Amino acid sequence: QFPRQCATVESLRSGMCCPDYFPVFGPGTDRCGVSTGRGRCVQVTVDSRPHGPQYIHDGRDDREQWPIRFFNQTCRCNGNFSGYNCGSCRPGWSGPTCSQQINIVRRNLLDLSAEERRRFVNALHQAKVTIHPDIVIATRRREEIFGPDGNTPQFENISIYNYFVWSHYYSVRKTFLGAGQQSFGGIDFSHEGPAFVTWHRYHLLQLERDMQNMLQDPSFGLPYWNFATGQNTCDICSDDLMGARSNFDVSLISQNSIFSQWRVLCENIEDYETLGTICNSTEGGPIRRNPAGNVARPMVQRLPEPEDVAQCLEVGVFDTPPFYSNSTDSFRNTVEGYSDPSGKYDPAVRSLHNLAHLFLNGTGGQTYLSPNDPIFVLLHTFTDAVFDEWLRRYSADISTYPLENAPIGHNRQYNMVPFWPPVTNDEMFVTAPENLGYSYEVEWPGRALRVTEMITIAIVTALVLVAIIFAAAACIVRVKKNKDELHQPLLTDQYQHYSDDYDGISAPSQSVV
Ligand SMILES: O=C1C=c2cc(C(=O)O)[nH]c2=CC1=O
Repeated sequence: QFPRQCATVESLRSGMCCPDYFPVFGPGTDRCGVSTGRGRCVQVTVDSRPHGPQYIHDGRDDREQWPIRFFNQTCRCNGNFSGYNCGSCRPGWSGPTCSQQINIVRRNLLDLSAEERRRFVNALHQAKVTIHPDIVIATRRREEIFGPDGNTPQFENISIYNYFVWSHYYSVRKTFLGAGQQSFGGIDFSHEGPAFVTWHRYHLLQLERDMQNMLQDPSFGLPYWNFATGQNTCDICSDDLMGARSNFDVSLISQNSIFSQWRVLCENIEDYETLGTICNSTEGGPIRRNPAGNVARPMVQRLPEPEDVAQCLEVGVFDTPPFYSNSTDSFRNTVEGYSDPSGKYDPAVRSLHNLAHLFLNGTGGQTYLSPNDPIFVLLHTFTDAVFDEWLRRYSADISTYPLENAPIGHNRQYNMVPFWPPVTNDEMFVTAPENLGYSYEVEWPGRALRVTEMITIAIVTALVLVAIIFAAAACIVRVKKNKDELHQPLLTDQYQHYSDDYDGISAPSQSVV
Protein backbone atom coordinates (compact mmCIF):
# COMPACT_ATOMS: atom_id res chain seq x y z
CA GLN A 1 0.00 0.00 0.00
CA PHE A 2 2.64 2.60 0.95
CA PRO A 3 6.34 2.96 0.17
CA ARG A 4 8.57 2.08 3.10
CA GLN A 5 10.01 5.64 3.11
CA CYS A 6 6.54 7.05 3.85
CA ALA A 7 5.75 4.79 6.82
CA THR A 8 7.19 7.32 9.25
CA VAL A 9 5.70 9.70 11.81
CA GLU A 10 7.01 12.72 9.83
CA SER A 11 5.63 11.56 6.51
CA LEU A 12 2.21 10.71 7.97
CA ARG A 13 2.02 14.00 9.93
CA SER A 14 2.97 16.06 6.86
CA GLY A 15 0.72 14.03 4.54
CA MET A 16 3.55 13.99 1.99
CA CYS A 17 4.65 10.75 0.34
CA CYS A 18 7.16 11.85 -2.32
CA PRO A 19 10.26 9.67 -1.88
CA ASP A 20 13.61 10.59 -3.42
CA TYR A 21 14.78 8.89 -6.59
CA PHE A 22 18.51 9.62 -6.40
CA PRO A 23 19.24 12.10 -3.54
CA VAL A 24 22.87 13.04 -4.25
CA PHE A 25 22.58 16.16 -2.07
CA GLY A 26 20.91 14.47 0.91
CA PRO A 27 17.42 13.33 1.83
CA GLY A 28 14.59 15.28 0.28
CA THR A 29 16.72 16.70 -2.55
CA ASP A 30 15.40 14.51 -5.35
CA ARG A 31 11.74 13.96 -4.55
CA CYS A 32 10.10 12.03 -7.39
CA GLY A 33 13.36 12.26 -9.40
CA VAL A 34 12.76 15.97 -9.94
CA SER A 35 16.46 16.71 -10.62
CA THR A 36 16.43 14.48 -13.70
CA GLY A 37 12.99 15.53 -14.91
CA ARG A 38 11.31 12.26 -13.95
CA GLY A 39 8.50 13.83 -11.93
CA ARG A 40 7.48 16.13 -9.10
CA CYS A 41 5.58 16.16 -5.84
CA VAL A 42 1.98 17.32 -6.27
CA GLN A 43 -1.33 17.46 -4.43
CA VAL A 44 -3.25 14.17 -4.68
CA THR A 45 -6.39 14.35 -6.80
CA VAL A 46 -9.34 12.45 -5.34
CA ASP A 47 -12.80 11.65 -6.63
CA SER A 48 -15.36 13.69 -4.72
CA ARG A 49 -18.37 12.83 -6.88
CA PRO A 50 -21.28 11.15 -5.08
CA HIS A 51 -21.29 7.39 -4.67
CA GLY A 52 -24.27 5.03 -4.83
CA PRO A 53 -26.71 4.30 -1.99
CA GLN A 54 -25.14 1.05 -0.81
CA TYR A 55 -22.66 2.76 1.56
CA ILE A 56 -24.32 4.74 4.34
CA HIS A 57 -21.50 5.51 6.79
CA ASP A 58 -19.63 8.39 5.16
CA GLY A 59 -16.78 9.62 7.29
CA ARG A 60 -16.17 6.27 9.01
CA ASP A 61 -13.79 4.46 6.65
CA ASP A 62 -10.10 5.14 5.85
CA ARG A 63 -10.69 4.10 2.24
CA GLU A 64 -13.08 6.98 1.46
CA GLN A 65 -11.58 9.35 -1.11
CA TRP A 66 -8.49 7.16 -1.21
CA PRO A 67 -5.72 7.91 -0.24
CA ILE A 68 -6.44 11.25 1.39
CA ARG A 69 -6.83 9.88 4.97
CA PHE A 70 -3.15 8.94 4.87
CA PHE A 71 -1.44 11.23 2.34
CA ASN A 72 -2.38 14.29 0.32
CA GLN A 73 0.84 14.68 -1.68
CA THR A 74 2.26 12.15 -4.09
CA CYS A 75 4.64 11.93 -7.06
CA ARG A 76 3.30 12.79 -10.50
CA CYS A 77 5.63 11.33 -13.09
CA ASN A 78 6.42 12.73 -16.54
CA GLY A 79 6.18 10.85 -19.84
CA ASN A 80 6.70 7.14 -19.44
CA PHE A 81 8.16 7.36 -15.93
CA SER A 82 6.09 5.81 -13.19
CA GLY A 83 6.15 4.40 -9.66
CA TYR A 84 6.15 5.77 -6.10
CA ASN A 85 9.31 7.87 -6.78
CA CYS A 86 9.11 7.93 -10.60
CA GLY A 87 11.99 5.44 -10.61
CA SER A 88 10.24 2.90 -12.86
CA CYS A 89 8.41 2.88 -16.19
CA ARG A 90 4.74 2.88 -17.14
CA PRO A 91 3.40 -0.55 -18.13
CA GLY A 92 4.48 -1.28 -21.69
CA TRP A 93 7.77 0.66 -21.46
CA SER A 94 11.26 -0.27 -20.29
CA GLY A 95 14.92 0.82 -20.34
CA PRO A 96 16.79 3.49 -18.36
CA THR A 97 14.78 6.31 -19.95
CA CYS A 98 11.59 4.25 -20.34
CA SER A 99 11.74 4.69 -24.10
CA GLN A 100 11.71 1.05 -25.22
CA GLN A 101 8.29 -0.39 -25.96
CA ILE A 102 7.71 -3.92 -24.66
CA ASN A 103 5.03 -6.54 -25.13
CA ILE A 104 4.52 -9.32 -22.65
CA VAL A 105 2.57 -12.35 -23.79
CA ARG A 106 0.22 -14.00 -21.32
CA ARG A 107 -0.23 -17.63 -22.36
CA ASN A 108 -2.50 -20.52 -21.53
CA LEU A 109 -0.95 -22.36 -18.57
CA LEU A 110 -1.69 -25.69 -20.26
CA ASP A 111 0.37 -24.64 -23.30
CA LEU A 112 3.56 -24.18 -21.23
CA SER A 113 6.33 -26.75 -21.62
CA ALA A 114 7.39 -28.83 -18.61
CA GLU A 115 10.33 -26.47 -18.03
CA GLU A 116 8.13 -23.34 -18.33
CA ARG A 117 5.64 -24.83 -15.86
CA ARG A 118 8.41 -25.55 -13.38
CA ARG A 119 9.78 -22.02 -13.72
CA PHE A 120 6.34 -20.47 -13.21
CA VAL A 121 5.58 -22.52 -10.09
CA ASN A 122 9.02 -21.70 -8.68
CA ALA A 123 8.54 -18.00 -9.45
CA LEU A 124 5.24 -17.99 -7.53
CA HIS A 125 6.90 -19.67 -4.58
CA GLN A 126 9.79 -17.23 -4.66
CA ALA A 127 7.22 -14.38 -4.56
CA LYS A 128 5.55 -16.04 -1.56
CA VAL A 129 8.79 -15.99 0.45
CA THR A 130 10.48 -12.77 -0.76
CA ILE A 131 9.88 -9.57 1.22
CA HIS A 132 8.47 -6.80 -0.95
CA PRO A 133 11.39 -4.45 -1.62
CA ASP A 134 9.35 -1.21 -1.64
CA ILE A 135 5.97 -1.61 0.01
CA VAL A 136 4.82 -2.00 3.62
CA ILE A 137 1.26 -2.51 4.91
CA ALA A 138 -0.67 -0.67 7.64
CA THR A 139 -1.82 -3.05 10.37
CA ARG A 140 -4.07 -0.54 12.13
CA ARG A 141 -6.77 1.87 11.04
CA ARG A 142 -5.69 5.50 10.54
CA GLU A 143 -7.06 6.35 13.99
CA GLU A 144 -4.55 3.99 15.60
CA ILE A 145 -1.73 4.20 13.07
CA PHE A 146 0.77 5.82 15.49
CA GLY A 147 0.51 2.85 17.87
CA PRO A 148 -0.17 2.70 21.62
CA ASP A 149 2.59 5.23 22.42
CA GLY A 150 1.53 7.62 19.64
CA ASN A 151 4.98 7.46 18.12
CA THR A 152 5.31 4.01 16.55
CA PRO A 153 3.81 3.78 13.08
CA GLN A 154 1.95 0.48 12.72
CA PHE A 155 3.33 -0.88 9.47
CA GLU A 156 4.80 -4.27 8.59
CA ASN A 157 6.89 -5.85 5.91
CA ILE A 158 5.10 -8.36 3.75
CA SER A 159 6.14 -10.79 1.00
CA ILE A 160 5.44 -9.99 -2.65
CA TYR A 161 2.72 -12.63 -3.00
CA ASN A 162 1.22 -11.90 0.42
CA TYR A 163 0.96 -8.23 -0.55
CA PHE A 164 -1.15 -9.39 -3.50
CA VAL A 165 -3.37 -11.31 -1.03
CA TRP A 166 -3.51 -8.45 1.47
CA SER A 167 -4.47 -5.80 -1.15
CA HIS A 168 -7.52 -7.88 -2.10
CA TYR A 169 -8.50 -8.37 1.56
CA TYR A 170 -8.09 -4.63 2.29
CA SER A 171 -10.30 -3.72 -0.67
CA VAL A 172 -13.16 -5.98 0.53
CA ARG A 173 -12.92 -5.57 4.33
CA LYS A 174 -15.98 -4.33 6.17
CA THR A 175 -16.21 -0.88 7.73
CA PHE A 176 -15.49 -0.93 11.46
CA LEU A 177 -18.11 1.12 13.29
CA GLY A 178 -16.80 0.79 16.85
CA ALA A 179 -16.35 -1.82 19.56
CA GLY A 180 -19.51 -3.79 20.22
CA GLN A 181 -21.07 -2.73 16.91
CA GLN A 182 -21.45 -4.95 13.86
CA SER A 183 -19.02 -4.01 11.11
CA PHE A 184 -20.76 -2.77 7.97
CA GLY A 185 -20.56 -5.09 4.97
CA GLY A 186 -22.23 -3.04 2.23
CA ILE A 187 -18.87 -1.92 0.92
CA ASP A 188 -16.48 -3.50 -1.54
CA PHE A 189 -13.93 -1.50 -3.52
CA SER A 190 -13.17 -4.29 -6.01
CA HIS A 191 -16.38 -6.30 -6.62
CA GLU A 192 -20.04 -5.77 -7.47
CA GLY A 193 -19.46 -2.67 -9.54
CA PRO A 194 -17.76 -1.34 -12.67
CA ALA A 195 -14.34 -1.28 -10.98
CA PHE A 196 -14.40 -5.08 -10.79
CA VAL A 197 -12.56 -5.37 -14.10
CA THR A 198 -10.28 -2.31 -13.73
CA TRP A 199 -9.30 -3.07 -10.12
CA HIS A 200 -8.38 -6.70 -10.81
CA ARG A 201 -6.49 -5.65 -13.95
CA TYR A 202 -4.24 -3.33 -11.94
CA HIS A 203 -3.93 -5.92 -9.16
CA LEU A 204 -2.46 -8.42 -11.68
CA LEU A 205 -0.26 -5.82 -13.36
CA GLN A 206 1.26 -5.00 -10.00
CA LEU A 207 2.03 -8.65 -9.20
CA GLU A 208 3.45 -9.20 -12.68
CA ARG A 209 5.67 -6.13 -12.33
CA ASP A 210 6.84 -7.16 -8.83
CA MET A 211 7.67 -10.66 -10.12
CA GLN A 212 9.53 -9.24 -13.15
CA ASN A 213 11.69 -7.19 -10.78
CA MET A 214 12.19 -10.12 -8.42
CA LEU A 215 13.22 -12.43 -11.30
CA GLN A 216 15.12 -9.66 -13.09
CA ASP A 217 13.21 -10.77 -16.16
CA PRO A 218 11.24 -7.95 -17.81
CA SER A 219 9.62 -10.45 -20.20
CA PHE A 220 7.96 -12.52 -17.47
CA GLY A 221 4.21 -12.77 -18.11
CA LEU A 222 1.50 -14.29 -15.93
CA PRO A 223 -0.25 -17.21 -17.65
CA TYR A 224 -4.02 -17.75 -17.60
CA TRP A 225 -6.42 -20.58 -16.84
CA ASN A 226 -9.18 -20.97 -19.39
CA PHE A 227 -11.73 -22.01 -16.82
CA ALA A 228 -14.56 -22.16 -19.37
CA THR A 229 -14.21 -25.87 -20.01
CA GLY A 230 -17.72 -26.93 -19.01
CA GLN A 231 -16.10 -29.76 -17.03
CA ASN A 232 -16.52 -30.90 -13.45
CA THR A 233 -12.77 -31.35 -12.95
CA CYS A 234 -9.94 -28.87 -12.45
CA ASP A 235 -7.55 -29.38 -15.39
CA ILE A 236 -4.76 -27.29 -13.83
CA CYS A 237 -4.87 -29.11 -10.48
CA SER A 238 -1.91 -31.40 -11.15
CA ASP A 239 1.34 -31.51 -9.22
CA ASP A 240 3.34 -29.85 -12.01
CA LEU A 241 0.89 -26.90 -11.95
CA MET A 242 -1.39 -25.76 -9.12
CA GLY A 243 -1.26 -29.00 -7.14
CA ALA A 244 -3.32 -32.19 -7.26
CA ARG A 245 -5.76 -33.25 -4.56
CA SER A 246 -4.20 -34.80 -1.47
CA ASN A 247 -4.75 -38.55 -1.06
CA PHE A 248 -5.30 -38.03 2.66
CA ASP A 249 -7.74 -35.13 2.81
CA VAL A 250 -10.06 -34.24 -0.09
CA SER A 251 -9.85 -30.53 0.70
CA LEU A 252 -6.04 -30.28 0.85
CA ILE A 253 -3.35 -30.07 -1.82
CA SER A 254 -1.05 -33.03 -2.49
CA GLN A 255 2.28 -32.95 -0.69
CA ASN A 256 4.03 -33.34 -4.04
CA SER A 257 3.11 -29.74 -4.73
CA ILE A 258 4.94 -26.79 -3.19
CA PHE A 259 1.52 -25.14 -2.68
CA SER A 260 0.71 -27.67 0.04
CA GLN A 261 3.32 -25.79 2.09
CA TRP A 262 1.79 -22.36 1.55
CA ARG A 263 0.09 -20.81 4.55
CA VAL A 264 -2.91 -18.53 4.33
CA LEU A 265 -3.04 -14.81 5.20
CA CYS A 266 -6.05 -12.88 6.65
CA GLU A 267 -7.86 -15.86 8.12
CA ASN A 268 -8.96 -14.20 11.36
CA ILE A 269 -11.79 -12.24 9.84
CA GLU A 270 -13.89 -12.27 13.04
CA ASP A 271 -11.08 -10.67 15.04
CA TYR A 272 -10.62 -7.90 12.48
CA GLU A 273 -14.34 -7.21 12.44
CA THR A 274 -14.93 -7.24 16.18
CA LEU A 275 -11.67 -5.64 17.34
CA GLY A 276 -11.30 -3.18 14.47
CA THR A 277 -7.86 -4.52 13.64
CA ILE A 278 -6.47 -5.12 10.17
CA CYS A 279 -5.03 -8.31 8.74
CA ASN A 280 -1.24 -8.34 9.15
CA SER A 281 1.46 -10.46 7.57
CA THR A 282 1.03 -13.42 9.97
CA GLU A 283 0.22 -16.63 8.14
CA GLY A 284 -2.22 -19.32 9.38
CA GLY A 285 -3.43 -22.68 8.07
CA PRO A 286 -3.02 -24.42 4.69
CA ILE A 287 -4.86 -23.65 1.46
CA ARG A 288 -8.15 -25.54 1.26
CA ARG A 289 -9.47 -26.61 -2.15
CA ASN A 290 -12.07 -29.19 -3.10
CA PRO A 291 -12.96 -28.57 -6.78
CA ALA A 292 -16.55 -29.54 -7.65
CA GLY A 293 -16.96 -30.79 -4.10
CA ASN A 294 -19.76 -28.49 -2.89
CA VAL A 295 -22.52 -31.10 -2.60
CA ALA A 296 -24.91 -28.56 -1.08
CA ARG A 297 -24.78 -26.43 -4.25
CA PRO A 298 -24.85 -28.65 -7.36
CA MET A 299 -24.90 -25.48 -9.51
CA VAL A 300 -21.25 -24.78 -8.59
CA GLN A 301 -20.02 -28.32 -9.22
CA ARG A 302 -19.35 -27.58 -12.88
CA LEU A 303 -17.24 -24.89 -14.56
CA PRO A 304 -18.64 -22.38 -17.11
CA GLU A 305 -19.07 -23.52 -20.73
CA PRO A 306 -17.00 -22.09 -23.64
CA GLU A 307 -20.33 -20.87 -25.07
CA ASP A 308 -20.82 -18.74 -21.91
CA VAL A 309 -17.72 -16.70 -22.78
CA ALA A 310 -18.90 -16.26 -26.37
CA GLN A 311 -22.32 -15.08 -25.17
CA CYS A 312 -20.88 -12.73 -22.55
CA LEU A 313 -18.77 -11.05 -25.26
CA GLU A 314 -21.98 -10.26 -27.15
CA VAL A 315 -23.16 -7.98 -24.32
CA GLY A 316 -22.17 -4.66 -25.87
CA VAL A 317 -22.92 -2.26 -22.99
CA PHE A 318 -20.17 -2.02 -20.39
CA ASP A 319 -22.40 -1.41 -17.37
CA THR A 320 -25.96 -0.41 -16.54
CA PRO A 321 -27.67 1.29 -13.56
CA PRO A 322 -27.52 0.72 -10.65
CA PHE A 323 -23.92 -0.34 -11.55
CA TYR A 324 -24.12 -3.03 -8.90
CA SER A 325 -24.43 -6.80 -8.63
CA ASN A 326 -28.06 -6.60 -9.76
CA SER A 327 -27.35 -4.79 -13.05
CA THR A 328 -28.90 -6.43 -16.09
CA ASP A 329 -27.59 -6.37 -19.70
CA SER A 330 -24.22 -5.27 -18.29
CA PHE A 331 -21.02 -6.81 -19.68
CA ARG A 332 -19.31 -6.19 -16.34
CA ASN A 333 -21.98 -7.93 -14.28
CA THR A 334 -22.00 -10.80 -16.77
CA VAL A 335 -18.26 -11.45 -16.74
CA GLU A 336 -18.21 -10.96 -12.97
CA GLY A 337 -20.86 -13.66 -12.86
CA TYR A 338 -23.96 -12.25 -11.18
CA SER A 339 -25.96 -12.34 -14.44
CA ASP A 340 -26.53 -15.28 -16.73
CA PRO A 341 -24.08 -15.45 -19.67
CA SER A 342 -26.49 -13.65 -22.00
CA GLY A 343 -26.53 -10.66 -19.62
CA LYS A 344 -29.87 -11.17 -17.87
CA TYR A 345 -29.63 -10.58 -14.12
CA ASP A 346 -30.87 -13.51 -12.09
CA PRO A 347 -30.24 -13.61 -8.32
CA ALA A 348 -30.07 -17.41 -8.43
CA VAL A 349 -27.31 -17.47 -11.04
CA ARG A 350 -23.56 -17.71 -10.59
CA SER A 351 -21.62 -17.74 -13.85
CA LEU A 352 -18.16 -17.09 -15.34
CA HIS A 353 -15.76 -15.50 -12.78
CA ASN A 354 -17.97 -16.09 -9.72
CA LEU A 355 -18.70 -19.65 -10.75
CA ALA A 356 -14.99 -20.41 -11.21
CA HIS A 357 -14.32 -19.11 -7.65
CA LEU A 358 -17.18 -21.09 -6.13
CA PHE A 359 -16.20 -24.24 -8.05
CA LEU A 360 -12.87 -24.22 -6.15
CA ASN A 361 -14.87 -24.65 -2.95
CA GLY A 362 -12.40 -23.60 -0.27
CA THR A 363 -9.90 -20.79 0.21
CA GLY A 364 -10.33 -19.66 -3.41
CA GLY A 365 -14.10 -19.31 -2.97
CA GLN A 366 -14.09 -16.81 -0.08
CA THR A 367 -13.61 -13.24 -1.15
CA TYR A 368 -11.43 -12.03 1.76
CA LEU A 369 -9.13 -15.07 1.34
CA SER A 370 -9.31 -16.12 -2.31
CA PRO A 371 -5.91 -14.85 -3.61
CA ASN A 372 -4.20 -17.14 -1.08
CA ASP A 373 -4.89 -19.92 -3.59
CA PRO A 374 -2.54 -19.26 -6.54
CA ILE A 375 -5.33 -20.36 -8.91
CA PHE A 376 -6.72 -16.87 -8.22
CA VAL A 377 -3.96 -15.35 -10.40
CA LEU A 378 -4.81 -17.59 -13.36
CA LEU A 379 -8.57 -17.28 -12.96
CA HIS A 380 -8.23 -13.51 -13.02
CA THR A 381 -5.83 -13.32 -15.96
CA PHE A 382 -8.47 -15.20 -17.97
CA THR A 383 -11.21 -12.84 -16.73
CA ASP A 384 -8.95 -9.95 -17.75
CA ALA A 385 -8.46 -11.54 -21.18
CA VAL A 386 -12.24 -11.54 -21.66
CA PHE A 387 -12.35 -7.89 -20.58
CA ASP A 388 -9.57 -7.04 -23.05
CA GLU A 389 -11.40 -8.80 -25.88
CA TRP A 390 -14.53 -6.81 -24.98
CA LEU A 391 -12.48 -3.56 -25.08
CA ARG A 392 -11.14 -4.54 -28.52
CA ARG A 393 -14.53 -5.47 -29.95
CA TYR A 394 -16.33 -2.38 -28.69
CA SER A 395 -13.46 0.10 -29.19
CA ALA A 396 -13.09 0.63 -25.40
CA ASP A 397 -16.41 2.47 -25.27
CA ILE A 398 -16.28 4.09 -21.80
CA SER A 399 -19.54 6.04 -22.21
CA THR A 400 -21.44 3.66 -19.91
CA TYR A 401 -18.73 3.64 -17.20
CA PRO A 402 -20.35 5.93 -14.59
CA LEU A 403 -18.59 9.08 -13.43
CA GLU A 404 -20.79 9.15 -10.32
CA ASN A 405 -23.32 7.21 -8.26
CA ALA A 406 -21.53 3.89 -8.68
CA PRO A 407 -20.90 1.97 -5.40
CA ILE A 408 -18.15 3.65 -3.37
CA GLY A 409 -14.75 3.13 -5.01
CA HIS A 410 -16.28 2.32 -8.40
CA ASN A 411 -16.70 5.79 -9.96
CA ARG A 412 -14.65 6.26 -13.10
CA GLN A 413 -12.11 8.60 -11.50
CA TYR A 414 -11.86 6.99 -8.06
CA ASN A 415 -8.32 6.03 -6.99
CA MET A 416 -8.34 2.25 -6.62
CA VAL A 417 -7.95 1.12 -2.99
CA PRO A 418 -5.28 0.41 -1.67
CA PHE A 419 -2.86 0.98 -4.53
CA TRP A 420 0.03 3.41 -4.40
CA PRO A 421 0.80 5.69 -6.15
CA PRO A 422 -2.85 6.64 -6.81
CA VAL A 423 -4.27 5.13 -10.00
CA THR A 424 -7.84 5.68 -11.24
CA ASN A 425 -10.27 3.15 -12.68
CA ASP A 426 -10.31 4.80 -16.10
CA GLU A 427 -6.53 4.39 -16.43
CA MET A 428 -7.18 0.65 -16.73
CA PHE A 429 -10.06 1.03 -19.20
CA VAL A 430 -7.77 0.75 -22.25
CA THR A 431 -6.81 -2.06 -24.62
CA ALA A 432 -3.85 -3.90 -23.13
CA PRO A 433 -1.59 -4.52 -26.18
CA GLU A 434 -1.58 -0.88 -27.26
CA ASN A 435 -1.57 0.78 -23.85
CA LEU A 436 -0.35 -1.57 -21.15
CA GLY A 437 2.31 -3.62 -22.93
CA TYR A 438 0.79 -7.08 -22.70
CA SER A 439 -1.44 -9.29 -24.78
CA TYR A 440 -3.15 -12.66 -24.49
CA GLU A 441 -2.41 -15.66 -26.70
CA VAL A 442 -5.99 -16.91 -26.88
CA GLU A 443 -8.61 -18.05 -29.37
CA TRP A 444 -12.17 -17.07 -28.53
CA PRO A 445 -14.97 -19.60 -29.01
CA GLY A 446 -17.52 -18.79 -31.70
CA ARG A 447 -21.04 -18.24 -30.49
CA ALA A 448 -23.54 -21.08 -31.04
CA LEU A 449 -26.68 -20.04 -32.93
CA ARG A 450 -29.90 -19.11 -31.15
CA VAL A 451 -33.12 -21.00 -32.07
CA THR A 452 -34.56 -17.97 -33.93
CA GLU A 453 -31.31 -17.63 -35.88
CA MET A 454 -31.37 -21.35 -36.74
CA ILE A 455 -34.99 -21.09 -37.96
CA THR A 456 -34.17 -18.04 -40.09
CA ILE A 457 -31.16 -19.77 -41.61
CA ALA A 458 -33.25 -22.94 -42.29
CA ILE A 459 -35.97 -20.89 -44.05
CA VAL A 460 -33.45 -18.93 -46.15
CA THR A 461 -31.62 -22.17 -47.06
CA ALA A 462 -34.91 -23.84 -48.05
CA LEU A 463 -35.88 -20.84 -50.21
CA VAL A 464 -32.50 -20.82 -51.90
CA LEU A 465 -32.78 -24.59 -52.54
CA VAL A 466 -36.26 -24.19 -54.03
CA ALA A 467 -34.98 -21.37 -56.25
CA ILE A 468 -32.06 -23.53 -57.37
CA ILE A 469 -34.39 -26.46 -58.13
CA PHE A 470 -36.70 -24.20 -60.16
CA ALA A 471 -33.80 -22.68 -62.07
CA ALA A 472 -32.35 -26.14 -62.74
CA ALA A 473 -35.72 -27.43 -63.94
CA ALA A 474 -36.14 -24.44 -66.25
CA CYS A 475 -32.65 -25.02 -67.58
CA ILE A 476 -33.32 -28.70 -68.22
CA VAL A 477 -36.55 -27.86 -70.06
CA ARG A 478 -34.74 -25.30 -72.22
CA VAL A 479 -31.85 -27.66 -72.99
CA LYS A 480 -34.27 -30.42 -73.83
CA LYS A 481 -36.21 -28.09 -76.10
CA ASN A 482 -33.01 -27.04 -77.88
CA LYS A 483 -31.98 -30.66 -78.17
CA ASP A 484 -35.37 -31.58 -79.60
CA GLU A 485 -35.00 -28.80 -82.11
CA LEU A 486 -31.53 -30.04 -83.06
CA HIS A 487 -32.90 -33.51 -83.67
CA GLN A 488 -35.69 -32.28 -85.97
CA PRO A 489 -35.46 -34.07 -89.38
CA LEU A 490 -33.60 -31.96 -91.89
CA LEU A 491 -36.55 -32.09 -94.26
CA THR A 492 -39.24 -30.01 -92.74
CA ASP A 493 -42.84 -29.81 -93.70
CA GLN A 494 -41.99 -26.73 -95.64
CA TYR A 495 -39.30 -28.57 -97.58
CA GLN A 496 -41.53 -31.41 -98.17
CA HIS A 497 -44.23 -29.16 -99.49
CA TYR A 498 -41.64 -27.47 -101.60
CA SER A 499 -40.25 -30.74 -102.86
CA ASP A 500 -43.71 -31.86 -103.55
CA ASP A 501 -44.08 -28.78 -105.76
CA TYR A 502 -40.60 -29.10 -107.20
CA ASP A 503 -40.71 -29.61 -110.88
CA GLY A 504 -37.03 -30.37 -111.26
CA ILE A 505 -36.35 -27.21 -113.29
CA SER A 506 -36.65 -24.13 -111.13
CA ALA A 507 -34.36 -23.81 -108.00
CA PRO A 508 -35.95 -23.80 -104.54
CA SER A 509 -36.50 -20.26 -103.26
CA GLN A 510 -35.40 -21.04 -99.58
CA SER A 511 -32.99 -23.39 -98.02
CA VAL A 512 -33.94 -25.00 -94.76
CA VAL A 513 -31.25 -25.31 -92.15
O1 LIG B 1 -13.00 -14.59 -4.16
C1 LIG B 1 -14.14 -14.49 -4.53
C2 LIG B 1 -15.13 -15.38 -4.11
C3 LIG B 1 -16.42 -15.21 -4.55
C4 LIG B 1 -17.60 -15.85 -4.32
C5 LIG B 1 -18.56 -15.21 -5.02
C6 LIG B 1 -20.00 -15.49 -5.10
O2 LIG B 1 -20.57 -15.18 -6.14
O3 LIG B 1 -20.56 -16.00 -4.14
N1 LIG B 1 -18.00 -14.22 -5.67
C7 LIG B 1 -16.70 -14.19 -5.40
C8 LIG B 1 -15.74 -13.31 -5.82
C9 LIG B 1 -14.44 -13.44 -5.39
O4 LIG B 1 -13.56 -12.67 -5.75
